[in-house]
Amino acid sequence: MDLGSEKTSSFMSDFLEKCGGCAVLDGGFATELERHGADLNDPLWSAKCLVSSPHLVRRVHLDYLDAGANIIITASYQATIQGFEAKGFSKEEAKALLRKSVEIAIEAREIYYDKCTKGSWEFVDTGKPSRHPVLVAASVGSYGAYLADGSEYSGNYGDAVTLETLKDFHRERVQILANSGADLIAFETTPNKLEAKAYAELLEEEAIDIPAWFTFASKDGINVVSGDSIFECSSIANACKQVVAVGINCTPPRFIQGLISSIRKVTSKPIVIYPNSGETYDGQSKQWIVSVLLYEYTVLPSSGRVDEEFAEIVIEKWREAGASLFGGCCRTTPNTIRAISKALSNKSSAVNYA
Ligand SMILES: C[S+](C)CC[C@H](N)C(=O)O
Ligand SMILES: N[C@@H](CCS)C(=O)O
Ligand SMILES: [Zn+2]
Repeated sequence: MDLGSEKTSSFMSDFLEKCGGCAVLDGGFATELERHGADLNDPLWSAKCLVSSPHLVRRVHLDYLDAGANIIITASYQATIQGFEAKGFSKEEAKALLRKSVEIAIEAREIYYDKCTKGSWEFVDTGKPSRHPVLVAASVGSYGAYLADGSEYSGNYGDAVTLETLKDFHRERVQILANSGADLIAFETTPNKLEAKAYAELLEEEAIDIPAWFTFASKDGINVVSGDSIFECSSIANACKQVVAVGINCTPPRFIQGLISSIRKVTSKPIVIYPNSGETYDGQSKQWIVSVLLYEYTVLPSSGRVDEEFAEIVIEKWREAGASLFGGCCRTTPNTIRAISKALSNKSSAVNYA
């Protein structure tokens, strides 16, 4: 497929139109595998399940599709050739595992479509704007994710890690995922502008012909986690012709509104938002910690804040601020996604019948 710049620029707007204006992403993937009993205390984190429990990977994709997701993100966040080789896999096996992450997501989409066709799903015959279309986004986690110590939340790689180091690190993985059948590449939890630049240059140098989005993580609502400016990071994404959406993921919900406003200042591309639950990750113990002070801002079921209430409040604000793709990251669940999907449906029927 030759992805001319015109086609790239309309890819996401065409998709959003098919979805009725806004799209629903899935929620936390690795943390959902954990909720189902997977032990991710491993340098491969969620990618371990591509080897040990592919059926669970498919099950979590299906749960998010059932919850209303229009975009599912593959289990390749921490799947790298280097990481698999370190575990004793051959290079060919490592590449096959990367492809497998996309194959499982595509398989889940087929099962879901099949179920929709056979079942009595309301949206099949209503003639209303359908939320039916589903894209498979191939996840690319940062170099910091591969380090497996939570470095994607610091973005401090040290002076020895240069632009070339990062491009070389990601090059083959990106090529494989781009040719795997995925609809787009999700460069996620990007911690600094060096890595954003590496992604942009790689997409260009390798003439990657599927679209991509860049999402950044922040821990103060002002800058990305490394301290680099969100304006500079979003500008790098904005200038890259393959990038069809720019946004934020794995960041506490309380920071999202301000970050959307900042991103909107430097791009007119669609803004994609998928916050985590508001808890903080401890990379050493691989545990999530909730600060008592921030308790009321989380979406944890134990906070007493139901997902529906959260979704109704935030989706309205985040839409007003300019975002159009919404989902969840670590420790959000299919219930969060169901609530987001419902909140968006309520909004679009309110507009349709106004
Ligand atoms: C987004 S973080 C929770 C991913 C896990 C991290 N790279 C680790 O391996 O500990
Ligand atoms: N897509 C990844 C992002 C981790 S920050 C996941 O949900 O596990
Ligand atoms: Zn996350």
